[in-house]
Amino acid sequence: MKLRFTKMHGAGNDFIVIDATREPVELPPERWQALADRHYGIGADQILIVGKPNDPANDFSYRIVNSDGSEVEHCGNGARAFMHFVTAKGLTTKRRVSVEIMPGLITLEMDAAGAVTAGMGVPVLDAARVPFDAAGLVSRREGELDRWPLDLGAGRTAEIGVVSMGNPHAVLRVDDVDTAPVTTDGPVVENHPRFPRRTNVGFVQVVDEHHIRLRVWERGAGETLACGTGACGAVVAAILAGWVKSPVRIAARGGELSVAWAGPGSVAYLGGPTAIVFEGEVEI
Ligand SMILES: N[C@H](CCC[C@H](N)C(=O)O)C(=O)O
Repeated sequence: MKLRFTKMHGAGNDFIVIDATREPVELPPERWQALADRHYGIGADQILIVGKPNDPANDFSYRIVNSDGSEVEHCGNGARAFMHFVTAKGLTTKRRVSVEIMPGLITLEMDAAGAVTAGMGVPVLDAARVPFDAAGLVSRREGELDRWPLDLGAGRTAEIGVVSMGNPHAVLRVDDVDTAPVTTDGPVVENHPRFPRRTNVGFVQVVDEHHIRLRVWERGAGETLACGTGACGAVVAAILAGWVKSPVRIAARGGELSVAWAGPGSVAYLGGPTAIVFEGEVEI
């Protein structure tokens, strides 16, 4: 059976996008993993599945599969690419759509110039709901941010903030993202037993009060060139800690994102570029 797909990216975070609005597309994790493989498959960080909403009051549903085949709750760059996709494919003529994701509902808005802003939901700050197991730990409070000591083994400890955007994020502050231990400490934190659902790991360098540099080791995908929910998690933690003020520009390796957040209880808004790279079809 042939499966049509569209290859896209948002600031270098790349996706296989599938239109499942006419008929559902169900594959086992290992098949998704094979499609995302950069040598034996199409290659992507995530696969985005565009579907009909469960509640007719909403416009679409949205499923996300990481390149390791794990289905996850949210993908911010993917949400922005989603809006570009449904508009370009004529699946909607609306400029603002509501989209069902695993944890709830997000809103996507495209302006007259085609730029997409994603209303990413209200960040969850309660460690237990990230989920992060803080049993036996004493946090150091910085501003309104709890910074937790995380044992990395070999006598090393990292200090992390934890935020959920529907998906879990650990946030570490570093002096220089270019020399940060992303590929060594990233997988250790991703798979740490105190994160029962694993976690994404953001390494933040503060440039000034409206500008950070960010590298993200993503759960189920490794380091990506940009991470939308990671940008939200990093900015939320940095605002709570008093390091930055909203809005914040995020310099990722693959491009520039923006996040605006008015503080606890409010929705975080993510902006940034999206592109369609090519169309194709693949035997599944
Ligand atoms: N790796 C993430 C999903 C993709 C997030 C990222 N690509 C984004 O733009 O938010 C997770 O397992 O939660």
